[in-house]
Amino acid sequence: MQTGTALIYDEEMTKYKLLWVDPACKIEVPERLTVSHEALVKNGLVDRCVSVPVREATDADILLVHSEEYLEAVKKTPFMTLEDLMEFTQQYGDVYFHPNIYHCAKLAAGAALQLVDNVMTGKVRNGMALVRPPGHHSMRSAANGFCVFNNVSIAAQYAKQKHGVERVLIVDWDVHHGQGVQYCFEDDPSVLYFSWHRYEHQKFWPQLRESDYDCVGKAKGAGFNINVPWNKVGMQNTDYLSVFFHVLLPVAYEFCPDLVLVCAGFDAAIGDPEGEMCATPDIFAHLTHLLMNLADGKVCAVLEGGYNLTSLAQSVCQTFQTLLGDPTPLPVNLDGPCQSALESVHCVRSAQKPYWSCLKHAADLPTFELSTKRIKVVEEEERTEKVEEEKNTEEIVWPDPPKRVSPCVRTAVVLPDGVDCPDGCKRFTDLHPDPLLGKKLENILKDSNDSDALSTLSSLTALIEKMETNKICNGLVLVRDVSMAMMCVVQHAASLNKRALIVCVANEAIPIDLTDDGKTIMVHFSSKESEEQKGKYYIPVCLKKGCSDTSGIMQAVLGLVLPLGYQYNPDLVLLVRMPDCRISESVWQQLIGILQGLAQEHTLVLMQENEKASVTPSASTLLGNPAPRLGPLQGPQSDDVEALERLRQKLQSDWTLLQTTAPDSR
Ligand SMILES: NCCCNCCCCCS
Ligand SMILES: [Zn+2]
Repeated sequence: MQTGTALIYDEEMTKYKLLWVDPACKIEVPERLTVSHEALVKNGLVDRCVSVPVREATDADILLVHSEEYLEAVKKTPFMTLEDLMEFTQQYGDVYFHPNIYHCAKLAAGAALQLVDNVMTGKVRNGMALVRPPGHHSMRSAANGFCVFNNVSIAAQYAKQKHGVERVLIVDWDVHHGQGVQYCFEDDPSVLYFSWHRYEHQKFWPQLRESDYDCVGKAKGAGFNINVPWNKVGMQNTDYLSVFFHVLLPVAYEFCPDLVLVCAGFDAAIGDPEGEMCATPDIFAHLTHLLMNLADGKVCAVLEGGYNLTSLAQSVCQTFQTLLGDPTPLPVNLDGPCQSALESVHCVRSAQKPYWSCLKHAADLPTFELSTKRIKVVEEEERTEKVEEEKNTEEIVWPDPPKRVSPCVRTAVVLPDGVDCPDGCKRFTDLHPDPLLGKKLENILKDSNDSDALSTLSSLTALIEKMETNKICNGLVLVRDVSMAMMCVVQHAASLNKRALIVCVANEAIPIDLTDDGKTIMVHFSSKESEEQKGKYYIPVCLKKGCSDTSGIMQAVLGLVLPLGYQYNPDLVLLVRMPDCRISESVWQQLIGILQGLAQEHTLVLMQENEKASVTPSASTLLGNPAPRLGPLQGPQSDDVEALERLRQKLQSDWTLLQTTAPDSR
């Protein structure tokens, strides 16, 4: 299994800067790269990465996206006088040239290509290139927004041409709309471009009508361009996650890319003068994690924006730590998305509805949107270029991101004799069994002197304690009686006063009574509608075709289990596979991989001892290897979707991150 995270950085790219006064460009400084790299060094992350050298993009590489006349024009800039450079710069917007910027722009694009080469040839699993000038605003024949060559667009074309990649997903989490990328691929169904961006109803730079949610791509590319406008500033972690759960991830899994490229701009983080958002740097640990089970883990991030040197450095470190496989930090105190974010999610989902089967049941455009569409056209004439006022975002403070320590044992296993311990795992037995355990579990144990049941259960409870004290990251346990073991875990977690999220895949009802204290939440996948109500912390997800229904499970995992799980914020995730369920191995692995974003990756997988064939694949994902791709997903069954929507309607007043539509409050 491929491992290794590439870091691509060269200090040569710090050797250009603004040589004259221009308030619009003064934030794009060389220190952006130096503080990022220094933070990686300070946190010991450089040594953990595979350092890959930059290279200059060739003319042929650059001409994959840009015109010859543009390239020829830029080629002249190294020999220009200061006056010539200023005059040359005038023809473009919000960008500056410098005698060395052409060289650096070739290195920035070449760095992205080096990253693609190393990931596609399997030298590394994933990686990030720290580059400047950024790229996502530059267009075929124009520099723009600090960008000279469109690094990520060139990388996407290069991946298709040189490595035969058929489907590329570009995730642009930068706070600006990468219009250059949109223009490059808007009629290309092999490249799915997703961007969120500060928009404020077209009042924010670059003030383009085509950045709005209804610009979905053209001709064959219709549906392969996704714009999520932020119409207010101050968006928080929960708003970003809401868009991943309810827009990006369902579509990304349906698209099933061979490669994921990230326009990794960190001006979407708190403190940035451009974005003026409130999402904290640790959010990028989660955004990165949520992409890492796509494309067999082939994720290439390329730096775009990020202008607050403190949040930029922290965000870069958070991203690298996740690429390296470190446990994600706890997603604390997530309330629901704000009204404006909810409206954007609602509008995007309805605009994309005709193109994606995972959205075919999405709500139609809210009525207020239909009426205001005309009003906005009227405002167009009134729109005036807002005067550049100094943003005093330098004073904004936020807590340091939490330490993310990898436990010395990543995956512990409790297996019956005769079942080999998978490579990389550590067999676990309880060295100090609790003599009173039989007593404590008598309500669960049918036969309290069943010694090997007792020894398995004592290993199980001891394993949970090792996870809670962060000595072990996650675990895999095979037992004879899965239901009994599950109840033992529930009882033990509650006795430790730990919150447990249980995701149980089965094919019929399971004998469990959840306490109503909210200590435990259970999501139960099955093929039968469970008649009796088992309290608000028991959530039955009914799939007509049962757990063999890949798209049904994925629809529920992405749109219900993830938002619920992130908002519940458990200390432990218990993944239970009942003997008779017919879940496919790769879906099971996706479930394990995706849910590791919760509880600092303290995931406990519980299966029946005859599931020997599933030990290695389950352990592989617990060890941090990407779950296998599921292939392009078909649409889920309509009645399953309707059942899921009824469930969402019922739960979303308690779990507001489940919302996907804005109440028609206008
Ligand atoms: N307040 C300065 C206006 C800057 N406008 C261009 C921003 C380009 C960002 C590239 S990520
Ligand atoms: Zn930006």
